Amino acid sequence: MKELICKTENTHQYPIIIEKGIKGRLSQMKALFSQYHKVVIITDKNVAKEYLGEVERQVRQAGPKVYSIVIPPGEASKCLTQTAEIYNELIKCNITRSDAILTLGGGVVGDLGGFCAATYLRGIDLIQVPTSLLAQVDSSVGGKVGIDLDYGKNLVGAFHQPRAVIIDPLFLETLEDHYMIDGMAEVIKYGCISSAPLFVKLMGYAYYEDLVEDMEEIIAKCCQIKRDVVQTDEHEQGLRRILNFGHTIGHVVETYFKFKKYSHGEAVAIGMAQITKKTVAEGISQKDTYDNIIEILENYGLPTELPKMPLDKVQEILFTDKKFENDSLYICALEKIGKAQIVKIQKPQAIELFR
Ligand SMILES: O=C(O)C(=O)C[C@@H](O)[C@H](O)[C@H](O)COP(=O)(O)O
Ligand SMILES: [Zn+2]
Repeated sequence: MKELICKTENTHQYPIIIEKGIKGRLSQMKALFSQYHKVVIITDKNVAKEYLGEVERQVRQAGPKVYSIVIPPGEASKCLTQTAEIYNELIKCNITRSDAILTLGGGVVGDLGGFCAATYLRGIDLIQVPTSLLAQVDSSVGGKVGIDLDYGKNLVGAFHQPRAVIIDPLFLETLEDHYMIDGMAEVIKYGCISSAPLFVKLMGYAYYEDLVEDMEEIIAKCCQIKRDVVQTDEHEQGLRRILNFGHTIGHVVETYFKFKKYSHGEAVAIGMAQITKKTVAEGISQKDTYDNIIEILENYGLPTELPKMPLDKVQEILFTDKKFENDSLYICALEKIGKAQIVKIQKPQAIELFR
């Protein structure tokens, strides 16, 4: 079991608990759950099939009344229509400010459910119970919640720190392979931006079983890196921009293909490879950094090649990126594996990233 505490300047502190089997012991977390009269679990159909019954029972035993909202799986659910449907359900259950939302699922459920928690009645408490690797190592920690618009990803959102993040690596036992690969892209990102030892460790696994064996430790390392970054810069004014390594290109790829062809992790993998190719050429990154990134991404079955996309469409999507301030965009580049830096570029240079 590992417990990290996240405390940002402006909000409450909260625990990030990483423990195998904790989903079967939620009823013992009375101090957390008995604060609430009602807890609404938001989950998707796939996760509900496997885990909703057990989690409902556990939380109910800890004190509160429990309600559940089950949404269709997939990025398409991170939209305004689904958000409105959830608000209506919350109203029907008479959820008040002394109640909480618990998100049980991957990145989509966490981002969408978290966004509802941030905005319903101007904000109610949120407990994140991430079930995918991507959500366990990245999206459940740090308070970014949001939904997509047709124009791009996460264009409407908030910073809304959870009251607790409860991570059970055993959820991963039922995760399909392609979701594991998706999450590995973010794990590799953490090695790239902040930990050469993590990167080297990930390079060294010859067998999938050995990786799974170390998963609790790997999740804890990623959460610790993210916690440290978020504590320093909750609202992404500086350091937090490093968490966006590979995402400027990645978000364009995801959006251009309407979130159907590439998963978030796959798109970010392409983004990490492509941005590093450019920064090596510009002398920002050490020469072997690109080769190492290509090798590790290929080892984990992740794509690295930029797909063909017309530049006028790319431009349309790219210019809605939240990281633009006037005509400048902040991107994350690697000096070398484990050491990131933020580079400010202008619109024409940003387009060059896609050539
Ligand atoms: O938490 C962050 O900050 C991140 O950038 C983590 C990213 O991996 C994540 O995909 C995030 O949702 C991207 O945020 P966005 O602000 O670029 O939409
Ligand atoms: Zn991401």
